[in-house]
Amino acid sequence: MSRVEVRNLWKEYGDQVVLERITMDVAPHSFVSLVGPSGCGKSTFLRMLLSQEKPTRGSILVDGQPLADEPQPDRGVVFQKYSVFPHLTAVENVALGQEFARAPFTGRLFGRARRAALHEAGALLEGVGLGDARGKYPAQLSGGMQQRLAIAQALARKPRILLLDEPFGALDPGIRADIHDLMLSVWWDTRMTVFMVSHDLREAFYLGTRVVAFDRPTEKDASRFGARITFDIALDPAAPIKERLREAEHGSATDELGEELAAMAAQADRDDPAPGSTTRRDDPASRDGETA
Ligand SMILES: Nc1ncnc2c1ncn2[C@@H]1O[C@H](COP(=O)(O)OP(=O)(O)OP(=O)(O)O)[C@@H](O)[C@H]1O
Repeated sequence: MSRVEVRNLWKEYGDQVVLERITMDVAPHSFVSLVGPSGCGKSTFLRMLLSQEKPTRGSILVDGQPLADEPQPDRGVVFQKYSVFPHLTAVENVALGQEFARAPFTGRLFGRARRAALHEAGALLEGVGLGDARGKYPAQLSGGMQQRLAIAQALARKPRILLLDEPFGALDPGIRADIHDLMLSVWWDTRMTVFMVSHDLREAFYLGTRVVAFDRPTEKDASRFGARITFDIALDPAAPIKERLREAEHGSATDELGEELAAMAAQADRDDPAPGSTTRRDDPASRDGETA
C-alpha cells in the first residue's frame, strides 16, 4: 500500500514529446485505470513507474521518496503477453521470484529454503485458482490460466505497487470477468496500489477507483506536444458500474468520451436492469457467500 505522487512529469524521445505536465497524487490502495488513444504514452508512463525509463523532467515519489533508479521488488508488473519460463512448471515459475530475491546471483535455492519457496508459491497458486495446475508447464495452460499464473508470479515478490499493462486484453469475455473478480479480491487482500492500462473503458470503470485519461491536443502542430491528462475522476467503488459510468459521463472533458460513456451506461442498463448485480465485489463483506 503506497502513496504515489507524480509531479510535472515529462517524457521525450529525441524531438518527440510523448507526455507532458503529468501531475497526480494517488492515495494508497487506489486502483487507477489509465486510458487513452493508442500511442499516447500509457505504457511509457508505466515504464517510468517501474523505473525502466527515466522521466525527462519532473519526478515520481513513492511514500514521499524518489523512485529507485532500477526496478525493485516493491513494484510488480503483469503484461498482456505472458512471459514465463517454458521449461519451468507453474509452481517453479512462481517460486523463481523468491529464489532470485534470496539468491540474486544464481537464482537457485536448495534444501529447506527451496521447499519453503515452493510451499509459498503453491499457496499463491491456490489463491489464484491454480492449485491443481502447480505441476503443469505454461504450454499446458489456457490463456486465462496463464494470466492467473502471471498474477501469482507478480504477487510472489509482495509488491506494494502493481502495474498492469493491458493484462486481460487477450482473454475471452467470460474468462475476463472471472479474472476481474480475482483481481479485485487480490487488490483488496494485499492492499496494493494498482495502475492498470486498458483499452476497454468498461473494464477501466469496473475495476478502477480512479480513471485517468491521457490525450494529445488536436491542433495542427500537435506533434510538438505530448499527451496530458484530459480526464481524472475518482469513483465510488461501491456504486454499480452504470452509476459510475454516468458519474464519469457528467465529468467528462470531451464530447467524444462523454458519448462513449453514455452509450456504455445505457448498455449497462440493458445488461443489468436490476441495480446492484454489477456492483464491484471488492470488499470481504460483499464477497461473503460467493462461490469460488
Ligand atoms: N523507447 C522508445 N524510443 C522512442 N520512442 C518510443 C519509445 N517507447 C515509446 N516510444 C514512443 O512513445 C509513444 C508512446 O508509446 P506508448 O507505447 O507509451 O503508448 P501507449 O499509449 O501505451 O500505446 P498503446 O495503447 O498502443 O499500447 C509512441 O509514439 C512510441 O512510438
